Amino acid sequence: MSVAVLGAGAFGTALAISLAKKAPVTLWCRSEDHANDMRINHENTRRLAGAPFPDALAITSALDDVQDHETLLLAVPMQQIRRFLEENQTRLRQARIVACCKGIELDTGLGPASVIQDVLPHASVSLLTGPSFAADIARGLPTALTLACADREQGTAHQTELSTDNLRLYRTTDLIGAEIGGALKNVIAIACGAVIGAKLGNSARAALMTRGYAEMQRLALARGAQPETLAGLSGFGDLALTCTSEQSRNFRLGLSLGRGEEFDPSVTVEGAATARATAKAAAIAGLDMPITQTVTNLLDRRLTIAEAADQLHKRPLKEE
Ligand SMILES: NC(=O)C1=CN([C@@H]2O[C@H](COP(=O)(O)OP(=O)(O)OC[C@H]3O[C@@H](n4cnc5c(N)ncnc54)[C@H](O)[C@@H]3O)[C@@H](O)[C@H]2O)C=CC1
Ligand SMILES: O=C(CO)COP(=O)(O)O
Repeated sequence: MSVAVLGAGAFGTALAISLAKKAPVTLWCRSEDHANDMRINHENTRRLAGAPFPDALAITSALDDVQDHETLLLAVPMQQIRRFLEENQTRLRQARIVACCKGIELDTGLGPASVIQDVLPHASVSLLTGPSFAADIARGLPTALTLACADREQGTAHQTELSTDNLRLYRTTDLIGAEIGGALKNVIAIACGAVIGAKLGNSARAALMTRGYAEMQRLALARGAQPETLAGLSGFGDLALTCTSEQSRNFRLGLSLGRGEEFDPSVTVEGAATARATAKAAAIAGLDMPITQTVTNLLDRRLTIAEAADQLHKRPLKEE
């Protein structure tokens, strides 16, 4: 096995640390300055401080060093992946890529695996997703994830290759379901953070999680996903984690909205662009996704929290 991780953010670094306890791994980042920093400190102080690197973790900023690895884990934020792939198309044309990001692309409404397929039609594409905080993985805490790959044989190979002492991978062939679950749970987490920040209570949060799950299913089923995928780690599992923990950046953005505080714009919060992309895609497809739409209205300051809660609460009564 030879695995390289592309993107030295918190998640890419955590995966590289876990995998390097089993076999040599190369972690690529785009800046030589950052690479040097990590080589000197044996740690990614910029994104995942306090998580020391195992000896078998090599660092590089040269893509030539990683293009011949058997498997490439792509851990770059969602809205950046198309440009990254286009810039490196020649090197990655036939690669085996496992997307490790969560989101929906603003311009196209596509998830990460679909964007890779779009840019690199000859690449093998899988998705690693599910409830997991980078800091937990790096500390060696037990974590269960979903490995989605349309090709069952390839999916099984990745499942074996990427399972470690603390990462237990389950397999599915339903890429679309896994993409949508991982993307939309972040939107619902923003909404949940907002109700907690505004002190609207845990009952309101439970209502948003449940009705948010209904929205996740609505979009996923319209795109051909299997309902059981949404009930799994990549859907329900990640929704439960992200909507209930202040470790989540999406939840924390929501908290700030609810409290009327500013939020650091440099923090990676995938749910913001994903809410806008999904609201647009849902409008085109004629799907009713009121929580997603409300999150975009909150983010764009078209509604106050009180107005948003009122608007959702006073929608026409319906069957569950
Ligand atoms: N942090 C976490 O706990 C988890 C994150 N994820 C997902 O992983 C993805 C990445 O998130 P994080 O690692 O947390 O973000 P992060 O904010 O810690 O790091 C993002 C990294 O991407 C790099 N980057 C940005 N644009 C790039 C480009 N064009 N080319 C190359 N590198 C680029 C940045 O330099 C930075 O190192 C997101 O989609 C996130 O949803 C998934 C599960 C857990
Ligand atoms: O995806 C995650 C947990 O599964 C990480 O959540 P945040 O991106 O909100 O921090």
